[in-house]
Amino acid sequence: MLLAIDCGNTNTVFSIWDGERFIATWRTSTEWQRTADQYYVWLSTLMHFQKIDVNITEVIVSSTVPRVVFNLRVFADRYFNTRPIVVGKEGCELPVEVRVDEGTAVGPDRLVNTVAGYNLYGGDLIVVDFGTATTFDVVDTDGAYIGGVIAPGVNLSLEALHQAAAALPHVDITKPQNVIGTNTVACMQSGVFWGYIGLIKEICARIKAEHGRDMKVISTGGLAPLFQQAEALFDEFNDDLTMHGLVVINEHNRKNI
Ligand SMILES: Nc1ncnc2c1ncn2[C@@H]1O[C@H](COP(=O)(O)OP(=O)(O)O)[C@@H](O)[C@H]1O
Ligand SMILES: CC(C)(COP(=O)(O)O)[C@@H](O)C(=O)NCCC(=O)O
Ligand SMILES: [K+]
Repeated sequence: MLLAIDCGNTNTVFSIWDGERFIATWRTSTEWQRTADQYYVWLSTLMHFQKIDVNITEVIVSSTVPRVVFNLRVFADRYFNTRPIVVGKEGCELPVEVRVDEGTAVGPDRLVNTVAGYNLYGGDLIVVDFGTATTFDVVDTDGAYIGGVIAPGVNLSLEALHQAAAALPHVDITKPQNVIGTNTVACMQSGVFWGYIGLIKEICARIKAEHGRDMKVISTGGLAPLFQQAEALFDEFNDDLTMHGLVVINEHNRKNI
């Protein structure tokens, strides 16, 4: 069975794939100091609690945080006796091309999203991923990753206001009733929420114009439905997109071995 690990700058998600579906998914905060033994204590406790008694034989990792990879490699080796595939590292082939400036280290999450998007929806895509940063990944007709956009994440934007301005509180994102806020919190939520609606619309329109072909817009990440509530911005929402991409890349590489 496959353990797929998607490590973002804020959270790390572990999913077990039984060959047909994900039988369990768990999330922990990303901390590069966490050791292989700590991962195992955490994971085995949750598996035991949910009565998931499976034999993990393959591990695949995508990490936007380079420092966590070492301990995840030790974790796979020590507890599952397997060498993990690490996206973007030696020994991991992608089923799609990457056409960007030479020397560019594309975030592995973006490559995984590209593979998943192409596999599920075909070419000519914009994949919007709401994470610590909001990324727009452009997938060409043949499935190649050809670049995109990196914007500050929704929570990061709100947090930046709070950090930089003494009188601005910590605020959670929500869809405000009105654009004109009548208190500080509503003003901040309006700025980020409606500003983000504008950002998504403008960036997608400009990508489509630059690409010169019809494109589907696919969204992933917990905050996508919140924005979709206000306007039809995305053609599809898929919360498991990154995990699906990890499964596809794992199969591609295991076949090649
Ligand atoms: N459904 C949701 N509602 C509100 N906030 C969310 C939701 N899903 C994720 N977040 C927040 O969005 C931010 C990015 O989270 P995550 O997608 O885990 O990022 P990353 O992949 O970069 O680690 C975090 O601050 C997280 O708490
Ligand atoms: C843009 C990102 C920080 C997004 O990471 P996330 O929000 O998923 O934690 C990550 O994809 C990254 O570090 N990229 C490297 C630069 C690039 O993709 O061009
Ligand atoms: K992201």
